[in-house]
Amino acid sequence: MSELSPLDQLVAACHWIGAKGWAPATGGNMSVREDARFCLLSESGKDKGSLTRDDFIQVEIATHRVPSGRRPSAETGLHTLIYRLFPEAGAVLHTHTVNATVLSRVEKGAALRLEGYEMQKSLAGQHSHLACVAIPLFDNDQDINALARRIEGYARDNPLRYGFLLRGHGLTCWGRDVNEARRHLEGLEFLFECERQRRLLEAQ
Ligand SMILES: CSCCC(=O)C(=O)COP(=O)(O)O
Ligand SMILES: [Zn+2]
Repeated sequence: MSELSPLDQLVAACHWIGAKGWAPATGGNMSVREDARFCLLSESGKDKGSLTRDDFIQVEIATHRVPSGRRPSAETGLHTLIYRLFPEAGAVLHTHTVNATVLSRVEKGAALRLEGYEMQKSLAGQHSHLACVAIPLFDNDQDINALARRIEGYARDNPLRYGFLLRGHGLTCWGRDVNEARRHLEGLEFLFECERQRRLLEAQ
């Protein structure tokens, strides 16, 4: 059986995300790296759960130039930031889940700290529930280029792995390839659900 191309893997990931209800009402966006210079990004405003190969638009990573003139995601600047910061990143997934949206508002600090969970080991390089995984949390901004500059500034002085949360908005995560990005998304979303339940129960 022939292996799926990275774009076909991304299309399958989008359908999986849609079926999970993690990209409601056209929310979310997804991309895959083509090479050092270009990535393929989902078209803005589409239902991300029913995308096809034709709904992905080539974007130049360094400049955001779109050779086709079509309109990629409004959050293109966050995807290209990840590809610029991390040459090893091969795919970026952005979702709007209830857990990420609510927890990112309830947590007032600069990061959501996850510790004590075996499922932290779903994240590359994590080997123990005893470690603390801090997912940085940034205030949302409708000016995506300003938001990308803020995140870039943070990444200059702080570790940035797996993903980040945008307050009241959602999660952007990535991996070496589509499979790893999917695993990080599923693992983080599981951890967010646990953390939401823990906070609810412990508050009683
Ligand atoms: C109703 S979703 C609001 C925009 C957003 O946050 C998002 O993820 C989708 O934007 P896109 O331009 O990629 O469709
Ligand atoms: Zn979004």
